[in-house]
Amino acid sequence: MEMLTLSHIAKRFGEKQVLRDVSFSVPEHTVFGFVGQNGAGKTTAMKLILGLLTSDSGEITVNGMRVHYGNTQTNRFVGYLPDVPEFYSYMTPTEYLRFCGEITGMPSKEIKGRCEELLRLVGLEKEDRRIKGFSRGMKQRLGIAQALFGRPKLLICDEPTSALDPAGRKELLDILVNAKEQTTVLFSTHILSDVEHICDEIAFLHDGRIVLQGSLEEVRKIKTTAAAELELERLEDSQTLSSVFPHLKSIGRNTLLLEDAGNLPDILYYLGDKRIPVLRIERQEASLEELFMEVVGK
Ligand SMILES: Nc1ncnc2c1ncn2[C@@H]1O[C@H](COP(=O)(O)OP(=O)(O)OP(=O)(O)O)[C@@H](O)[C@H]1O
Repeated sequence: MEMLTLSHIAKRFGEKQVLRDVSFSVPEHTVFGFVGQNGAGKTTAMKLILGLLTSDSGEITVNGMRVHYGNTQTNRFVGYLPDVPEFYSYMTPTEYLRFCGEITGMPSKEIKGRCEELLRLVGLEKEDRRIKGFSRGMKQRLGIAQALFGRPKLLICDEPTSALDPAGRKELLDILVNAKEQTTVLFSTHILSDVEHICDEIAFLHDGRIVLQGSLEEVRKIKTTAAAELELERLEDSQTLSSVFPHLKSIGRNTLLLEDAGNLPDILYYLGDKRIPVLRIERQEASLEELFMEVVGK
């Protein structure tokens, strides 16, 4: 089942048409990467999903229910981590989560168990310092715990990793992957390696439209040219080969890169004809960055 669908969403701010025609859907229990450059309109789309902005056209549903601008009922199913989460910094993480639980009207016995469970999930169970002493990564992790408090069916995170160092990013990405057992995760980012590490599906937003969408496997098939690496046994052979085929690039002592693997048959024929020993021929998977550049025509 689809946990979230956006159909033909358009949104303009004054003269600026931010979203032109955005459609995508997020299947249940997946980690979905919502990718776009700075200013592409990711936060705007998230605010529309949360009913915090009104769209000019189109329809959004969460868990099968239509989102309405204002106090939308669909937010009962949604947890949200904004790009810069705010806390009462004089509280400890336990005090803060307990406070969140009290606001929701959860019985206090249940609150205690839920706080412990969530602090374990985000690796803050032993942390009794006040939030004001927390690193950015710790604040993001606490923000995820807070967003998951009400057992949402959909967790929306706005650029959760963009301000973190590599270790903090890894911790956060691991938490998002673990969270998909209990919820569906939509997270926005412009860091393509994060997407490659954890996403089941992705959508690329560019120029107000989704220009690429699907599982990583599906989107990788879109790249029209694939590269191949060729490792030869002898250095002199690799030098000869690159003089005969000038489009081969040397990327190591005996290793050559062929940017368009479509030219491989000619090279293989030459290698066989000259009886040149080969150690390795490997087709390379396109990186998401290459795919994105190809799709947006850069
Ligand atoms: N309330 C608003 N009024 C006018 N323009 C806005 C408003 N909100 C966003 N914008 C503009 O819409 C565009 C998209 O902004 P948005 O914050 O959605 O992008 P984003 O993809 O989340 O980017 P970033 O990664 O930089 O946060 C930007 O040009 C921004 O200046």
